[in-house]
Amino acid sequence: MPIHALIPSAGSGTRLPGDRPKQYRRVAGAAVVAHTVRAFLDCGRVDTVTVVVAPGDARARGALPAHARLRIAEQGGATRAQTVTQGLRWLLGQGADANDWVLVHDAARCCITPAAIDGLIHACENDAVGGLLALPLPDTLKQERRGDVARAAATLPRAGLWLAQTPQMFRLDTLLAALEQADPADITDEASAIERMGLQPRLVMGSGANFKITYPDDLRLAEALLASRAAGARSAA
Ligand SMILES: Nc1ccn([C@@H]2O[C@H](COP(=O)(O)OP(=O)(O)OP(=O)(O)O)[C@@H](O)[C@H]2O)c(=O)n1
Ligand SMILES: C[C@](O)(CO)[C@H](O)COP(=O)(O)O
Repeated sequence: MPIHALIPSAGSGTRLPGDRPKQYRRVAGAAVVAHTVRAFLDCGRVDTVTVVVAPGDARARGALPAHARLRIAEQGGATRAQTVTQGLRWLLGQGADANDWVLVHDAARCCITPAAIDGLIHACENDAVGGLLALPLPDTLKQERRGDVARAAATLPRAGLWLAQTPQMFRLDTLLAALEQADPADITDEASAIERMGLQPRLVMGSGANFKITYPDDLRLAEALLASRAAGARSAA
């Protein structure tokens, strides 16, 4: 069964101010989105990789390598959910089958590895629903009470709570139907749309290294991690 990667890359990165959206910031010698795409191209199980950018955004073409399995779709929307919905319709228009698997992955999670992608596919390809990489909550969880400063009003139980990551892997038609039924403003990840259909996506153990670049510190962390991986690969060669 063909497997497509769909990489929403049409955000404006308001939490990481700069001269360009975070997916085009340079870390370890390449744009953030280029590192993300490289991991999927290097995963032998992924048949096609589609980066979804805002209409008229030519920056991805400059930032990404030409590759037979890589396509750029100018189908981005106002929210992440709309970008993904329009990207799925575009995939269908390009000849993808409704039953194909789609792995949706944030452009901004640029430290994903081919091994982690492979692990998700292995865990989900025989599952009736699909699933996502996720991480059991590692820290104690506080309920804030806002006043002049934020204060901890209570400590909440964290057993059974996971942090959702990406990739998130679902059948193309199921995911598209789930997103079309939901209000995009309420949907922050694909799994939440699937859950609203009464389905239960599989939680597959992720890694803290698969963090999303959201704030300026994350960019520095990605630089350190990707540069150290590249140095390790050079010394092993
Ligand atoms: N309309 C949007 C909004 C987000 N994204 C993508 O969704 C991923 C995760 O979203 P997030 O980290 O929230 O990115 P931004 O929306 O760009 O950031 P912010 O919320 O700080 O503005 C990113 O790869 C981003 O480019 C997208 O394709 N289309
Ligand atoms: C999809 C996601 O990365 C899972 O954690 C996350 O929900 C994206 O959220 P954001 O608010 O758009 O950063």
